[in-house]
Amino acid sequence: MGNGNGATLIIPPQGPLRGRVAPPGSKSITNRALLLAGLAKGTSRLTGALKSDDTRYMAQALRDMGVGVDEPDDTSFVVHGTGTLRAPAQPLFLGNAGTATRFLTAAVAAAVDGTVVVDGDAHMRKRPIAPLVAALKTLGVDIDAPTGCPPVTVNGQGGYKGGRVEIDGGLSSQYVSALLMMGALGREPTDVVLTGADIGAKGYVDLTTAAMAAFGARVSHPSDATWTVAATGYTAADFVVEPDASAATYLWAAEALTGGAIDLGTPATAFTQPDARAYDFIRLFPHLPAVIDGSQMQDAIPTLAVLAAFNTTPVRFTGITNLRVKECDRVAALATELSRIRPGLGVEEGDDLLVASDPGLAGQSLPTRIETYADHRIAMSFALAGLKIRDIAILDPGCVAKTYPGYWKALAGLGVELKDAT
Ligand SMILES: O=C(O)C1=C[C@@H](OP(=O)(O)O)[C@@H](O)[C@H](O)C1
Ligand SMILES: C=C(OP(=O)(O)O)C(=O)O
Repeated sequence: MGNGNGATLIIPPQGPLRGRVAPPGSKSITNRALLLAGLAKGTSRLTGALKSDDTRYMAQALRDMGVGVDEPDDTSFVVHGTGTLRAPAQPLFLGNAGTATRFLTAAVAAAVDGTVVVDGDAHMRKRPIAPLVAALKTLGVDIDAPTGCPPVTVNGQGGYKGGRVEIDGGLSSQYVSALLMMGALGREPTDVVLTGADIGAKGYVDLTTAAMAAFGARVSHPSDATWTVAATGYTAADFVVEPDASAATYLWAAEALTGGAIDLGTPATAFTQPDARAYDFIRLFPHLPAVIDGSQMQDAIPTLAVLAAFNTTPVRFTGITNLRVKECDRVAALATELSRIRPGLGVEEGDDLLVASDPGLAGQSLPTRIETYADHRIAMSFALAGLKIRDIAILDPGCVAKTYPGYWKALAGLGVELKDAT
């Protein structure tokens, strides 16, 4: 049976998982570096980069706008920018890549002279972009997104003035990052001002300003809610992408769940990405705290939620409202799929997720086919349950290609037996 895209059955390993697995390059950093290199004049070399659906969509969009993007090997991009982007002949198709979609919407508004349609797949067409569109309008950009989600039509004027722009980053920090990266392309400085009390994970904005600095931008951060971006444009650079911290969370959790020792080649403290915070929780397993605030490590919540199922005491996840507008509604997906394993294991309470926790799950046979909703993180996190519970099958296992195409190979390399269960 299955959903037409196959299924993978995970056979729980007999003992601890041991070995060496390096996570791939960071999706977030690769897509920032690709864009900034594409906006710079000259040749930039990105190494340690991620090659996955999300980064291929970004690279292809840049090519469609006249940027040369070569791929000399599996982890490098060589980007030949001209300092401007050409109007593409077709809509930019960006799949379900939130970073590419949000970042390019703002960038094309400043860099393209002509019309650009920014579009994605059926999932992306349900992910909100209205706050970013409204903010760009206040900067004088001619832009429209009739549904509040992609497709977005941008009529670029071949540049933009700069100025002050307000943005609410509550639904997505990517709106803030998009405006910041656009900011360096103004004729005058740009002030990006946060409205609203919350921003998703602020650490992503720090990643943005760090990448911008590497490509010659000057950003100051005079208050918690304000950034000023100088009108410098971007300078080509050689750039090393750090490994993906969100991908690392699955390996850390696999190590914790099996009592193993997995060498990622990078210590947890060396990551600059928000999800590295999850390590401080994973190392407490099986004594995770009663409440975990997920607001500053959102993409790690599926990992932590599945781990919590095997914890000694229940765990409540708070601060995760915006997980509802990711690749799928992750709060609902986690509750539904945990409860598919054992009724009541995951419960939605408002926007919180309560994981009932049951160390006795380990070693049981609980035949379950996990729906993954085209969401790589649901597939990768529930595979962890399969390390402890017999007869867990993951539907549509290929969806991991969004950010970690080598995931199943990595598990197999650690000795996990996988079987086709289509
Ligand atoms: O800026 C980024 O690279 C990202 C920001 C986060 O999204 P939101 O800002 O939409 O919460 C995160 O979930 C996403 O995977 C990557
Ligand atoms: C939310 C995610 O991706 P994006 O927003 O970049 O599509 C993710 O990778 O978990």
